[in-house]
Amino acid sequence: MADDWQNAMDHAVALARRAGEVVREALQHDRKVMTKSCSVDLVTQTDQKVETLIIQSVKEKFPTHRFIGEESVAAGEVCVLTDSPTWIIDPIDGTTNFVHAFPFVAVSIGFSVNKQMQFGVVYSCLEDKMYTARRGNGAFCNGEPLQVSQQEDVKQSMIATEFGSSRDPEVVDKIFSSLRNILCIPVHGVRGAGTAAVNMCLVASGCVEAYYEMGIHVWDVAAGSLIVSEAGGVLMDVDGGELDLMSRRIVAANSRTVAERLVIEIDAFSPPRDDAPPLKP
Ligand SMILES: O=P(O)(O)O[C@H]1[C@H](O)[C@@H](O)[C@H](O)[C@@H](O)[C@@H]1O
Ligand SMILES: [Mg+2]
Ligand SMILES: [Mg+2]
Repeated sequence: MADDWQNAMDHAVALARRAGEVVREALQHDRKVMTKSCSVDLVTQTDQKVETLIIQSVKEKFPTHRFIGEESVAAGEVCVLTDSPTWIIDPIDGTTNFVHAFPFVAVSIGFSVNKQMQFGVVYSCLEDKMYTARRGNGAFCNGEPLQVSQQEDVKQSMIATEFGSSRDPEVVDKIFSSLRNILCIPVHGVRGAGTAAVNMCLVASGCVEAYYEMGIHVWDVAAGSLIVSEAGGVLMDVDGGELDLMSRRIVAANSRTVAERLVIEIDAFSPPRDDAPPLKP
């Protein structure tokens, strides 16, 4: 079975590269912007085109595999992680960046078996950085091994986070109170690339000590979670418990020490789970 997963990973890398070409080409033209859950939750035809391209190609090669894809879920597909081999796809992570030509846009492809990530591929396509990780085999960027930062003093740390796409004032208050608490530890700085997947690759690369966010989805972080852990990092829930990929909350850090220190300062909230049954009309 191990070779099957390697074949699948090689295919994921090739597809991410092809998807990146589509994204770069689309940036040369006007981008028609549509919205999903609210006026700042953006989607474009390129998000949909890239997801279709990836899913169709995987279906031809691995007909028994299952999918969780951001735009398929938006179109009504269920979002349930089973034990079956499952491709977890964010065709464009950083759609708002893409719309504004802000230069961090990623294609994220994770692959899970028995609810455990087997490989993760994040292609930061405007930087031409291909991040990859296979369970037990380390994490790489363009073939070079990745290692998280060794800095365990949070006061000497840089932290990544995002504001997300909720504009519910209660949610925004929690995001700002967490940010305030963390800034005032004090940490060296707080940054955000505008894509969860790239933020996680920055943790894996040792450029920031940690990334946390509430409100993300499984497709934002599935691939990145393996890239972080294979680079020597740790993952946990924002309450310090075990990471649950469907919970829409994550802390990814270089060390347990930094992660646990951040958790004390995070004003946690629980968005509806990715696998929650749809609300009845
Ligand atoms: O661009 P997306 O695939 O929609 O992912 C975004 C997410 O929507 C947003 O809420 C997060 O703050 C970003 O970090 C994601 O990458
Ligand atoms: Mg995303
Ligand atoms: Mg997306």
